Amino acid sequence: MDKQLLRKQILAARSAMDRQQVTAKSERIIARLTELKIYQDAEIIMAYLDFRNEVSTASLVKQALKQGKRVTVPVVNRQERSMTPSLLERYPEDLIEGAYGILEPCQVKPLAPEELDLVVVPGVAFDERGNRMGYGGGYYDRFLPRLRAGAVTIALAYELQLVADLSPFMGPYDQPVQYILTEKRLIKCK
Ligand SMILES: Nc1nc2c(c(=O)[nH]1)N(C=O)[C@@H](CNc1ccc(C(=O)N[C@@H](CCC(=O)O)C(=O)O)cc1)CN2
Ligand SMILES: Nc1ncnc2c1ncn2[C@@H]1O[C@H](COP(=O)(O)OP(=O)(O)OP(=O)(O)O)[C@@H](O)[C@H]1O
Repeated sequence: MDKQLLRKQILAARSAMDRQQVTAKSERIIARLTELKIYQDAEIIMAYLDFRNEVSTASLVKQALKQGKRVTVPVVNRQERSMTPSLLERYPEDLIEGAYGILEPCQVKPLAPEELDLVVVPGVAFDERGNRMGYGGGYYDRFLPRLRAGAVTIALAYELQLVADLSPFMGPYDQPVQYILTEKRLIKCK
């Protein structure tokens, strides 16, 4: 099977979930995330803002803000294919629709990638080694190498997004994640 076909199949399975399933699984995933020491220890996090049936991060962002963590979300530069972590102070008041229809802060308040303690990563497909396939923009592949060495990366995914082995599809730029959290389990990669 080729990469495009695999991406299409996983996206079809994810799209087939209804709102109730998305909400129920997402709530379980976020509840588990907030119990993890890597979350509790993190003072500055970057969370994606979900679109298209991704694991919903709404309750994560709300809780983190309430707990006094600094929350940043990606602001995309389509020309450069780059992302900037931008401080989000009020959810959802401070958000507007940005590139690809994904919500972004209406006013960009950039933080340096080195300041982040925890990065919550989206994706289309993963394997247990932490290999990740996204939408093909290479945004996280360009971004993750800019984190400081002590930063932690955790992907949120439904169990249906896990595949046996993505390594045949991985290239020189592809960045693995350290953890994958699903509605069933926490995977510590490599
Ligand atoms: N919630 C969320 N935010 C994110 C990401 C993500 O995966 N999820 N990204 C993670 O990287 C970046 C956005 N990456 C994206 C890359 C491509 C497409 C997209 O719509 N691609 C077209 C097909 C290709 C094309 O037109 O060039 C498509 O899927 O229809 C969307 C988002 C930054 N923010
Ligand atoms: N650091 C980089 N410098 C230059 N090109 C890069 C870099 N990282 C990735 N790319 C290129 O960008 C494209 C990304 O493709 P790939 O399918 O790996 O993205 P993806 O991981 O699925 O997407 P995303 O990270 O946006 O979710 C590839 O053509 C890759 O060669």
